[in-house]
Amino acid sequence: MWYLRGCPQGPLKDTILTHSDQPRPLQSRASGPLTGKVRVPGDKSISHRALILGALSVGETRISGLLEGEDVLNTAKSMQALGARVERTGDFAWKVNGVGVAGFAQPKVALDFGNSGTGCRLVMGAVAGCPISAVFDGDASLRSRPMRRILDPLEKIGAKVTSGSEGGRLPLTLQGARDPLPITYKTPVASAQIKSAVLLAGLAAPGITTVIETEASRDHTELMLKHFGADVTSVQEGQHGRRITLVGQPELHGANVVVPADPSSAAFPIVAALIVEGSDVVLSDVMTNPLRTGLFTTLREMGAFIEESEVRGDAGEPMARLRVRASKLRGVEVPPERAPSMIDEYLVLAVAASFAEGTTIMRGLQELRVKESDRLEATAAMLRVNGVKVEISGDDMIVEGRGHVPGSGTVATHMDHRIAMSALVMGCASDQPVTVDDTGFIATSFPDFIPMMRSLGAEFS
Ligand SMILES: O=C(O)C1=C[C@@H](OP(=O)(O)O)[C@@H](O)[C@H](O)C1
Ligand SMILES: C=C(OP(=O)(O)O)C(=O)O
Repeated sequence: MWYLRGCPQGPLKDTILTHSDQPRPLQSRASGPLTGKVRVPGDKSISHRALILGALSVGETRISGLLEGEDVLNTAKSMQALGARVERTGDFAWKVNGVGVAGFAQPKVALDFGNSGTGCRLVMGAVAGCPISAVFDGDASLRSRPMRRILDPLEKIGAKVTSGSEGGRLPLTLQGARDPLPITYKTPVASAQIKSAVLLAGLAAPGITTVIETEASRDHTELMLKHFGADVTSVQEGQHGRRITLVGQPELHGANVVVPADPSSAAFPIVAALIVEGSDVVLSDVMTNPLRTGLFTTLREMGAFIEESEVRGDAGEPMARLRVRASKLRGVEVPPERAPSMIDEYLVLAVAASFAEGTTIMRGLQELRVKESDRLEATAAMLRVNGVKVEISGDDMIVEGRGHVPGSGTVATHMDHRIAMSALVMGCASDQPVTVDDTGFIATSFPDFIPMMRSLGAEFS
């Protein structure tokens, strides 16, 4: 496993990531109230996209507030391997000098995305429109995740998988299209990664590339493409869906990107503040794009005090200051159509549901099975081992909240950062401490999670 050892300034070097195979267990125990003001790291989805679009642009892109987590650093390294110049200019400040649409060079090394589905799948899209071939690889978790969902539309555009493992899994070699075709593609599942891969490949195709989704997924790629100068339109399709069209072969121009704080990371201190008695926590600059805020909607329905102020926006992405106070929560039913707007947050929602009074039913969670781990099973196991009654019925998860959690369990993280952080949040308020077998993967998305939670008063040992 790779973990961060601090990012030096200057051109990106291989030494940024250091190898360690030692699991790092940690125990979390009930503390006094959590209080204070924090800014969680930059949004992971926007950070990946800023690097990729910067690399596909002509001229210079300046990014501030980039998430310096392993997933994003692997994307930065891949952009460098594909010919862009990527440089760290200060804390969370990065500069990219791009090669232009379809301008990627043949990489001399395999592109290793570590634990990151987003980095791998979006870069596959970007490579699919270039006449080069690249080897894509990742860690054991990423090697187990489905890639056919990305390769199918990319093959329609003209890319070829020239070698790969069974079922289109990593490692694989992707040969980009010499003459990429514009396609119309209906995504088989609500997935911003599939949509984004098609749009990034479509940049190189002459004519109009269209993506139709029956349930809207996060729209950061569309918003950022516009910010870099592409002609993208998005209209409603059916009750919950969207039809996105992109005019191919634009000249993208380097742009400035301010990365707001990641709502998926904010979810952890937010739930911790809600369940630890007497807590009062403020989070600044949290991105509040409505396609990402299903958790906040759900927690408010459960009775959570989450107050928004200082609402503002940058490049189409809204953000706000959130004040969260400890709240008495009650069980609710979460409808399946809300899933895309909170797909990474169900794990920590299940923790909140365990501390609520009454039953919480979360419906339509099939996509959780193909994340860093099988998150349906891993979440249920995390709750069970800590004395919470939970049931999986088809694609639904049903949690029996009893207002408190016994704790004392050891949680298996399965190479999944969000399992590790959710379990540590659970231990912040459980009757007995909760142990996590390996916290190392937290560095993929929230490298400072442990010190930041400690700064609010959480007790980890
Ligand atoms: O596009 C993105 O940045 C992401 C999309 C989601 O995945 P899917 O597209 O597979 O739903 C999400 O789970 C992931 O953490 C980030
Ligand atoms: C699913 C996630 O990321 P990715 O798909 O990029 O690995 C996540 O961060 O929860």
